[in-house]
Amino acid sequence: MLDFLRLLVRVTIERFIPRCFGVDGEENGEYGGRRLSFSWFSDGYVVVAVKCRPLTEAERQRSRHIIQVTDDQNLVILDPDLSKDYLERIQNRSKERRYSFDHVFASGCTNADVYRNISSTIVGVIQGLNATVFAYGSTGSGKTYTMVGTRKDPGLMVLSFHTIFDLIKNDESSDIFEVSCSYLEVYNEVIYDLLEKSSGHLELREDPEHGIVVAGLRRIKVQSADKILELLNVGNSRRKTETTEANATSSRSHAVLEITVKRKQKNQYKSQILCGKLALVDLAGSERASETQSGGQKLRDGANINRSLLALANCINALGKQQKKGLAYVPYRNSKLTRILKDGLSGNSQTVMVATISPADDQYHHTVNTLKYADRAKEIKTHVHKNIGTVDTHVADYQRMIENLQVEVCRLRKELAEKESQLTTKPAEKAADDELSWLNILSRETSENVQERINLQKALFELEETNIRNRIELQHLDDAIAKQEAVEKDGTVVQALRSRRQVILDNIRDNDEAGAGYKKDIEINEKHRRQLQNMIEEAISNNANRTYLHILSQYRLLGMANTELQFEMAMRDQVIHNQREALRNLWNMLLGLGLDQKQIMDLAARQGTVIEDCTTPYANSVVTKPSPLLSHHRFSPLVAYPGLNVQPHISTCFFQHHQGFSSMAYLRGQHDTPTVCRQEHLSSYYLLSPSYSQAGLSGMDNSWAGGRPGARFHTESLPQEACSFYSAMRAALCPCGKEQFTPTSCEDYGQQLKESWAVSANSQNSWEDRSVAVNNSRRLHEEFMRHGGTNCSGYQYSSAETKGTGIPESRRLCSPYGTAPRAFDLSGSAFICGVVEHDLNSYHVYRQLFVKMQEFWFLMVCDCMPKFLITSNFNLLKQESWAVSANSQNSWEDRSVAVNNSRRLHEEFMRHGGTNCSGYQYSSAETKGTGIPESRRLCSPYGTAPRAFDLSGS
Ligand SMILES: Nc1ncnc2c1ncn2[C@@H]1O[C@H](COP(=O)(O)OP(=O)(O)OP(=O)(O)O)[C@@H](O)[C@H]1O
Repeated sequence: MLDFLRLLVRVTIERFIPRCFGVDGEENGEYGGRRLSFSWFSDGYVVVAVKCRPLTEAERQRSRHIIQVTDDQNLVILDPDLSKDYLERIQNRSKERRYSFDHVFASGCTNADVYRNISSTIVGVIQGLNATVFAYGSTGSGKTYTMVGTRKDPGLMVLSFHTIFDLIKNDESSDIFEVSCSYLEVYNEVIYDLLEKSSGHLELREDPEHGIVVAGLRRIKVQSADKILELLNVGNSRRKTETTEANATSSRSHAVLEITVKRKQKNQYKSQILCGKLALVDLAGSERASETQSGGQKLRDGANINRSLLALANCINALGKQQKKGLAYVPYRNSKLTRILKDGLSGNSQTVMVATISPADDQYHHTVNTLKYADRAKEIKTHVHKNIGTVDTHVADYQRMIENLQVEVCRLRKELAEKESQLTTKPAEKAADDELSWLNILSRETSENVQERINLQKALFELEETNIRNRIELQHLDDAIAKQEAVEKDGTVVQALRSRRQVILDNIRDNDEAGAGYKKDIEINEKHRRQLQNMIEEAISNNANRTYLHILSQYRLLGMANTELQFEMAMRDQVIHNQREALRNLWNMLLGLGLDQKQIMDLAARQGTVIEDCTTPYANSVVTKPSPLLSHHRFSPLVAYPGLNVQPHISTCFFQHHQGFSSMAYLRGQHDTPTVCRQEHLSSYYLLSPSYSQAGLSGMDNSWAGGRPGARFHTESLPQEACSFYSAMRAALCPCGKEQFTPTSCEDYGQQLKESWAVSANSQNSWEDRSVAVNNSRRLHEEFMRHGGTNCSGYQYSSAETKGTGIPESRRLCSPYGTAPRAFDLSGSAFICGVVEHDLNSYHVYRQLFVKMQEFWFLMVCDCMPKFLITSNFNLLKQESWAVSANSQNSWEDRSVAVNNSRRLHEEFMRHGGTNCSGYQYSSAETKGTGIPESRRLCSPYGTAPRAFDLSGS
């Protein structure tokens, strides 16, 4: 029995002392080395309050109020679309959402109402506790109003420091208080001191004593609330604000007012200092560039604001996930804001998040976004400690250690006495009971230990996987940079690629660091497990009921082992799933290269390699879902883009790939909450894939030049096919339907596409209808080819004669090429049209994703990159259609006789909506007055009044 008690003392000391004194416990990592100690612990959740502002005067004219606060903890956001009928509503197609929070405040509530409910958090500051209050919401939702307020309705900042000074004034102890305050802003990822007239850039430092500090930040001692108010006003006048479409005085920076309260108190050993900190944060609003209608500097601000907010959102996500699923990497380092807020988000702080929302129906998406994050923030746990410093903290620590040990020794002595008395009364039974309960303690400990290790391994696994993908992207980026450097003049894309590369490098470094930390934790965990196992064995060997206890302990240990095995199985499943994905992508790649399944199998057989049937991975990919235990939505790094050059059944794979990518992003946004920023690079990886570049496209060019045009690049069916795939995919991806995005730019592209197609069609007509050779036809042909347009596939002269070329009549273009006129296959431009159409569809998907991802402020990735993609291919189209135009023009301009069906030509031309008619001139000389530059003049013989067409439309 005494052995048992000795063990108990040992376990208690090992477990208890580190927790109290930061010797080797979980607090050590966070606060190790700091001369602060904690004698008061409390684990709590972030308190989330939602505040709805009233409709503004302007909104009242145009918007509907769609927020219903049902009680002080619940609200409903109504579907902004009034046109939905009853059936749609009951079929759950309504966008109405319900949410619950710690506190909900309707439009009629004042800042004082909000403050009344959260003031308990502030009270702790004078007792040495940290507190953070931050307002989070979209632009114009009322963050500044809530934090700063007005004279009539003072905000939370003002109310808080009044409380602090009132509490100090009414304190009855003999303690001495010292209050100081600092006020900073983070603008464009740079920190400025708002209490300095012309503050330079300030840097963040990891201080071993105080954690993250802003070096050089001014901290002013204050004696009254009025003084802080004065400083607040001065600081606010220096804060960067702008007039945007969304808000007349929009804050462009994140502002952090920090009030520190030091309380010197005396106790029997030493002079003790409690140090409480209150951080009051007014964030800048998240916004869409399109909404603020801002450009230049404002746009850059927006991007940086969004970057910080994205980082904040990612931290909230990761922290929420940490609560639900165990450990997860929290990317605090991704922005200055999150590093500053680190303690407030998950560390030593009682935290209140005030989510501000607008009630206007046109703000529905922003409101749902804000509420979604607020909802996630409810899951975040904080660990609050009293911050106690002393004049000589080392001595104080030891004193406190002795005090606590004395208390502990007393308690154990008491327990020992109790146990001894129990032993004397019922020796045999009691011993067995005690041993049993001791074993229970140990097995519970072991179980916790196993769970901890599973979490650590899981986190490590996630990090390693992410870094594999990061490294692959890095490689792709390096390739892309090298390629782009060779062709780009102004270097903007290279610059963008380089900064992306830096982000990836940072991510890799962060992940490696975090991974090393996890590995260390795993070692510690393993050591602890061995200790526990020894204790169990010792306990068993010391007991008379040895066999029974042995079996019992074995049974429990086997239970643990089982859990571990299950986890390992899940890991393996995951790896197998990933490999199958990779295999499937390899198949796609091979098939995309033009080899068919049989050829590949034969090739493999000749090499003596057995490879899995390409149909198997598809089938398996359905079966081998990622394990629910590791419910990540994984994405294999091996991606092929067979593009348009695929057999119909292969395109399934192709689109599956897109779906894989998209659904991942979508699912992540909707259901799962992994660390989003860790994987955001996938989209740029997609865009930068070499097989999707211009070179990739010319590769495809070759394949259709090789005798099978039409079959693969049917002008209309291909885009339609692509469209139908995509629309099906879109439908699957976005339950909210089409109305969620406004693809103005897509429509523009669509219009241009049609236009250039019109030119092609007309060129073709004109050439086809011609019956005389034109002198400069050689130049025409050379020009045509130089523009990389199309292939020549025959030497036929008239439409009838080109029949044998295999080019469908609708796409045949006969040019009078010296004595041997050729038929040009215009499907080249059709092909490019197809590519653009296809890219338009990609763009639609990206827009969809953009809407989804904007919930995560993926502005940079989703707004810029798809445009880059479209633009590059669109340039190709422009070039091609321009080539056609240039040629058309030459041929027409050089003509000297009217062609019979010129009326049809013009009508066709106009029917295709192509271009404007701007004159009634016949020859090139006569069109001079039309204002159309000669290089773009096209004179068509239109009856007796020929016209000049401006081809610049295309
Ligand atoms: N509770 C409220 N009562 C009355 N008016 C309010 C309230 N909340 C906000 N407003 C008004 O709404 C407008 C926008 O508020 P505010 O500037 O606080 O938004 P914000 O979220 O800080 O915006 P940004 O992110 O652009 O800085 C202001 O005109 C403000 O006066």
